[in-house]
Amino acid sequence: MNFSTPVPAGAILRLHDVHKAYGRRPVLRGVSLDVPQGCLLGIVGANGAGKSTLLRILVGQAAADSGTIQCRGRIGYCPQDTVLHPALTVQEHVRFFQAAYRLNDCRRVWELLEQLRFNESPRSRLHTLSGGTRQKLNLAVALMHDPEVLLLDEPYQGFDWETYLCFWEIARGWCERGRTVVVVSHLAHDRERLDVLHRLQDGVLALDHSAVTGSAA
Ligand SMILES: Nc1ncnc2c1ncn2[C@@H]1O[C@H](COP(=O)(O)OP(=O)(O)OP(=O)(O)O)[C@@H](O)[C@H]1O
Repeated sequence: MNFSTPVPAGAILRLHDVHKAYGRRPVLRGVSLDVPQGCLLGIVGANGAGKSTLLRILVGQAAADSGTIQCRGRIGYCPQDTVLHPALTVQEHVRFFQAAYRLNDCRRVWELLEQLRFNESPRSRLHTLSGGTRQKLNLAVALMHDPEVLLLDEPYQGFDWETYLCFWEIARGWCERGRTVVVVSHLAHDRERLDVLHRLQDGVLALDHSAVTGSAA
């Protein structure tokens, strides 16, 4: 993999001909993509199409078999499965990620939690929180270091409708600040909130031109 070559002007993230197989099962068969800075980009695809695999490769959690990935800026990654510990409190999670990111203060994470309508006490332990509430913390800690590129794998799982709408408002705000957001989604009604939509199918990523009312995945 080559992470070192400069990314072409305008693009903050570039993938070229990325391949990945698990054993003999090919999942990615030559994925190429240029993502411009400030873009809100969606990726849809059937279950098992390889969307999470692609994000895990981008963030370095899985190795591609071949291909090139170039990224200009820090990445924030919100995985599909939460990375939280049930016995720790909300506050303890914030402190843990503050140390991991070496941040001077945690203002951003508390602001983000407020925007996401997080109403629990910082002293609450994670196993006492609802699934949607845990996901709010999962998303907030993934982004508390204000990354330039945000990779979000179904980031609103379990959110109520109002929080879901808040999420998209926040995501649009990030793009207006020059952040680049890649969202893996299954929802047809997400389409109108995106700048561009790609579909991962048969191991290849292609622009999706299907109707707004059509099924996204
Ligand atoms: N660590 C692994 N080892 C072996 N096979 C894997 C591994 N991770 C994923 N796979 C397989 O790779 C394929 C793609 O999985 P992936 O999770 O990337 O799909 P996805 O598009 O994110 O699916 P979903 O929409 O259900 O979340 C699936 O067939 C899955 O079983």
